[in-house]
Amino acid sequence: MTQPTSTDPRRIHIFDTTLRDGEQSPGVALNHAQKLEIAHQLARLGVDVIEAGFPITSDGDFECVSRISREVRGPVICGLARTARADIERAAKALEAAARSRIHVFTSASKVQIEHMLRKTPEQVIESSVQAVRLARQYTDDVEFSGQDVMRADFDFVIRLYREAIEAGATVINIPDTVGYGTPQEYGALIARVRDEIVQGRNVAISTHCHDDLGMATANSLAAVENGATQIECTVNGIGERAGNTSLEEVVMAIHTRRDHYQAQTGINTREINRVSRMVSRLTGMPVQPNKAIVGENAFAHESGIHQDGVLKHKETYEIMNAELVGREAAVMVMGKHSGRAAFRKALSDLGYVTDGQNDFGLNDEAINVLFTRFKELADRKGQIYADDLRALVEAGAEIAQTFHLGSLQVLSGTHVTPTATVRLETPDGLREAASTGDGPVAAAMNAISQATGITPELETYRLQSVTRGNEALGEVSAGVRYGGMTIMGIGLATDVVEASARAWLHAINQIVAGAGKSRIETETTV
Ligand SMILES: CC(=O)SCCNC(=O)CCNC(=O)[C@H](O)C(C)(C)COP(=O)(O)OP(=O)(O)OC[C@H]1O[C@@H](n2cnc3c(N)ncnc32)[C@H](O)[C@@H]1OP(=O)(O)O
Ligand SMILES: CC(C)C(=O)C(=O)O
Ligand SMILES: [Mg+2]
Repeated sequence: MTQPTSTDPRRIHIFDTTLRDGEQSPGVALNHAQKLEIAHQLARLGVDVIEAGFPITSDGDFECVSRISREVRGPVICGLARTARADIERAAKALEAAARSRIHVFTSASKVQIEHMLRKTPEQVIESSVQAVRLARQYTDDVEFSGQDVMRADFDFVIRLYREAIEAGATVINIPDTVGYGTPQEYGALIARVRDEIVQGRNVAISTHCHDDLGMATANSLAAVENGATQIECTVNGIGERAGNTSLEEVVMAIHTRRDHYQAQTGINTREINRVSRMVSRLTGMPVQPNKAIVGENAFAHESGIHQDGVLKHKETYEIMNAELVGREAAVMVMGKHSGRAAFRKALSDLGYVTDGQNDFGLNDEAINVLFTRFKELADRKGQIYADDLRALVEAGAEIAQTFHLGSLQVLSGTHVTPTATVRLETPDGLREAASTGDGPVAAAMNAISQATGITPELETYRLQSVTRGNEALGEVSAGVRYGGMTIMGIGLATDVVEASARAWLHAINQIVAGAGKSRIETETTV
């Protein structure tokens, strides 16, 4: 076996407690099958330890830990226990079938918890902890010891408590900031003190267990790593009691991405991260916030033009890790009101509309500029623009050659008024305005446009469909009109159906004016 050298990165063990502390999230209760499914995925992910449950809690939890012990291979399987004999014996029984087992004994370290919750003296806490660790060691060589709430405890007491636990046989000492109170500097300093005063020279691992009440769980865990911790306790998606625990994906990717800084590595197969995140979210019913680091919907998405342009030119301008590294698809460009021309052109190219500047759709630079203006108008109203929106924009693109542009449209309609529309059209010769009534708002808009342009085709067919997703979905109107012996199809798109109809009508009129562009005209068939 090769011996590690002083320059080898330190190995940080990942202790996953999604099934124990994660399940303590309000409203979450996983059944056996669900826990087993997650445990198998955690093993594929490569975690070092799975805290499978707290066996004294219920027969169900006991059964579940037993089943995971029997069926999941790879990680150490751990069960939680208070310092009570019954808890330790129950945990030991549940872990019997595990290839490698750990009993995790915990007490309280802070004055407030010792006095008011345990109702013991500090000396009694030390005594019961020592007894508990010794008892646990009768069942397994791997015993972890925790004193809850260390960051609000007297640090001299913490040192005494953990020293006694080590003497009693604890092989891992876990330093829980149970209520997420510590700052990275304070927590890091305590870990350094534990390392220097009681762990140095012994075969005992220091572990971190942080909660996110002040949003500092990840920073605190990493500060612990900088100061000698070699195990991080964490949960997938950071779920857990109150504001949750340190999130697994964040610490793993921080250590991976900043290995230059931490000089450390985990055994995690990072490509499984996204899968386990989605699984835990689905089974617990806890959605992941879109801006959540690593696993949030937006974590690898770029929306603003300057960022998109940078990423298209060179990914590293705005990306510190590859999406593929955590099992996600390559970073996506979200098209919206902040997007610029570079991303717009790339999106059209991905959809096959632009190849080297020009293709069958005739999208040269000028055409793209016209479409880009329409895209911005649409994005202002609709927010996110999907691929279908872009397709629809391009396919209604005969507006590119339009003589008449819709400047504005105002429609008055209701149950007791005659529908009336006023349009303002921009033309190469200046503005044209007209107002008209109709049977409904759509007819009024079409009549007003006909008046302004002086062209009144006959409406033959009219079809309205929603072409995109979202609350403000785009409506596409196809208006088949007859004029001068020809049938012409006008297409209009807008989030408002009256506006989409007006645009379709105007689109048809523009084709008539332009001499009826071939691609959108079907000549009359003679029977
Ligand atoms: C920080 C953490 O995440 S700790 C883990 C928290 N997880 C859970 O509590 C989930 C599972 N818990 C349960 O199902 C129940 O609380 C049980 C089965 C453990 C205990 O249930 P009950 O016997 O009804 O006790 P209850 O929950 O009301 O109170 C907890 C008792 O444990 C004691 N206790 C708390 N921590 C410890 C400890 N580390 N060691 C010994 N006793 C402890 C309390 O002092 C209290 O004792 P008391 O009843 O003599 O006052
Ligand atoms: C059981 C212990 C380690 C715990 O979850 C905490 O203190 O937060
Ligand atoms: Mg906890």
